[in-house]
Parts: sequence; structure tokens; C-alpha cells
Amino acid sequence: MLIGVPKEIKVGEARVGLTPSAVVEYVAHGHKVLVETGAGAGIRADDDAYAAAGATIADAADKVFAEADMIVKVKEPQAAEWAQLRPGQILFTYLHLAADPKQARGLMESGVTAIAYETVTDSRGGLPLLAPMSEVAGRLSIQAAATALQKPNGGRGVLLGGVPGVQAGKIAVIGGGVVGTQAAQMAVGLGAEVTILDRSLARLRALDDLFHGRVRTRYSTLEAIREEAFSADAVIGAVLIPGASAPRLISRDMLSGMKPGAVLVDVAIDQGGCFETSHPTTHESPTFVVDGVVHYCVANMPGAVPLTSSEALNNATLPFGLELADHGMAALGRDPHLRAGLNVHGGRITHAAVAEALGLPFEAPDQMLAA
Ligand SMILES: NC(=O)C1=CN([C@@H]2O[C@H](COP(=O)(O)OP(=O)(O)OC[C@H]3O[C@@H](n4cnc5c(N)ncnc54)[C@H](O)[C@@H]3O)[C@@H](O)[C@H]2O)C=CC1
Ligand SMILES: CC(=O)C(=O)O
Ligand SMILES: [Mg+2]
Repeated sequence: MLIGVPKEIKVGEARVGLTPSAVVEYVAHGHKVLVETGAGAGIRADDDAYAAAGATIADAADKVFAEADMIVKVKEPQAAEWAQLRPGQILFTYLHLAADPKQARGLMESGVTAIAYETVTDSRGGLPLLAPMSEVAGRLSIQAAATALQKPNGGRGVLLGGVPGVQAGKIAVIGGGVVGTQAAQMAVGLGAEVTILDRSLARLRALDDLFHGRVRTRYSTLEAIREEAFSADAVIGAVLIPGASAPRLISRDMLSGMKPGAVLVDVAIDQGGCFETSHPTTHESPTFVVDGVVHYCVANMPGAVPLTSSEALNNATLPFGLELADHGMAALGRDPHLRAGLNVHGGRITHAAVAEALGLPFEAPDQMLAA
């Protein structure tokens, strides 16, 4: 199979779909890899490094899109990119369609077979291709909160760890999955006071064990969220209902009850955001203020640390990408976890939660693949 790797063009996105070491693996499996010139610039891998790994270098993205059987990317295609996708071609990347009806429409019209990293599953009920970037975003979320809390950045002027004799900052983490756990670990490491809220009692029990009493856990009711948000210096939004739009957990009305200069970091913004006042921002202009509360809502947070993120992402995507390259569409028939990643095929939405969030008809992937 010919695998295509275009340069990412989303604002502030410096990750790359395949690292040179991943290229070596595809080539060892007998595949050809076509990489757009400069695609690895963000991870300091130049064209020579990709050529040494066995790739051919294309001088422009349109050649990659025109020739490749499978496109491996990081972020959802931008408008100029989805116009170049075509029937019979596989797209393997993050999509987050629930929050992006235009993207869904573009992919449906292109006829491409789109497999979304974020809905591929594993046998333990996890999301193995979302997890590594959730680890990165969870850890970054506390760095973002610490920065936004500084006075020159519009924040309260609180140092998360405090100092001897002065109370530490208070962090509320809503959602105790991968993002929430990593956020809590960083916040604890800085010496902050941390509360994690989740709707899963099993998750709260696991977190209680993990942190040995160093974080408070709380069942996530509307009342509990309100109380924690009102006393926090920073709130991290880290909830997920896989494939679906994020639930709105902090309304605009509630902002006036928060501390002036408090910070909301909406990591769930890629699924539409879990605060009513959130809208996606970019690394170039990551924050905005509503009713005195600083909002950080970058939808591709791991793009800011592309060296760490590209390697972590490739570690997770490689086995699935090789399955697709080795077996083509048949890989989806062989592996139900990869099949769970199928979001769009033949112009139809093939993921139930995505279809429901978009208000579009759902076509079961088994039926589509059998057709
Ligand atoms: N902005 C960015 O750059 C990135 C965003 N993300 C996003 O972060 C979000 C979280 O991802 P993960 O931690 O991997 O998901 P996860 O599935 O590991 O954890 C989500 C947690 O939210 C909990 N939850 C669901 N509804 C809740 C509610 N009403 N109150 C409290 N908890 C609730 C679930 O029980 C679960 O424990 C996703 O939307 C993901 O796409 C992930 C990576 C990068
Ligand atoms: C998960 C995701 O959308 C990202 O890493 O950008
Ligand atoms: Mg997005």
C-alpha cells in the first residue's frame, strides 16, 4: 500500500502523522511511504531523515493526497484538505466529528473512508489512540492553568504550590479519566490542593487508591460541580462520553459565582467543550476572558509539544496503522476495536454516538463493510 503523510496545516500544529521510525516499520512491512517535504520540521526530522527511513519525498501536499491509498495525519483535515480526499482512500487521524458538522459533511461528500483515532477502542474499554494525547493534554493543562493564573495573563495572581506559610492554589478536575488523572498528578506535584469529580464510582475508587489520600474525590453532581467551581482557582474540564458532544457542566450564570481571575481550562473543547462559555482557541491566542474568568480552550494542546507528542502518538497508532496497511479495509472486519474507529464510509456516518450528536442517520459499519 502507498501511505501518504502530508504536513499538518492546522494553526499551531507541529506534530506529524508518522515519525521516521514509524516509516521504517511500514517499509519493513513492504509498503511505500510518501512524505510531504517539511512534514517533520516540527519534530526536527528533515526530508533527509525521512528519505533515510525509506520514504519518498513529495514536493507538495496535493501529490500526497492524489497518490496515497491511506493518509496518516494528526489533526482533522482542514477545508483545503478534505476537498482532496476521495472514495477508496483511507484517512487515519483525529476527527472529533461530534463538534464539527462542517467537517462531517466534507468527509461524507469526499467519499473517503475515515477512521478516527479517538473512537478506536481496546479490550479493557479504553481509547488507546486517544490516551497518549490525553496524557499529554492532561499534564499540559496544569501548566496552562499555572500560566493563566499569573496576573500579567489576566489571572488571579495565585501560585499553584503556594509557599511555606501561604495556602496553595485550589484545582478542581472534572472527569477523572486519562486527562483528569494526569492533570491531578501534575497539580499534586506542584503542591496544589486538588479535587477530582467523576460520575463513575469505580473511577473515583481507583483514583483514591492511586493518590493515597493526596487528592479529594467527589461524585460529580451539579451541586458538587458548583461548590468546587466556586472555591477553585482553576477548573480543568476533562470529561468524555466517547464519540458524543461533551456535556455542558458550567453555565455562564455560574461564572459570577467563581473567584475573579479564576481559570477554566476546557480540555474537552475538541468534543465541543464542557463549559457553556468555551469556544476553540489556538496556541497563537490561547485565552479569552468572560465575566472575569480566564478561559483556555486550545483544541490541539499536544501540538505545542510536538517532539513528545509525535513519538507518543506514533507508539499508539503504529500497530493499528500497520494492520490497515497490511490488510486494507479487511482490517476493519478482522478487528472490532479498529472498526469502532470507523466514523465515515461511503458518504454515511458509521459511528452511533457521532451520528446522534450530529443528528444524522447512522449506518452500522458491519452492514456498510458487507455491502
Ligand atoms: N484539547 C486537546 O488538545 C485534547 C483534548 N482531549 C479531550 O479530553 C477529553 C477527556 O479525554 P480522556 O481523559 O481521554 O477521556 P476518558 O474517557 O479517559 O475520561 C473521561 C472521564 O469523564 C468522566 N465523565 C463523563 N461525564 C462526566 C460528568 N458529567 N462529570 C464528571 N465526569 C464525567 C468519565 O466517567 C471518565 O472517567 C476528551 O474530550 C478528549 O477528546 C484529549 C487530548 C487532547
Ligand atoms: C486528541 C486531539 O485531538 C489532539 O491530540 O489534538
Ligand atoms: Mg478539532
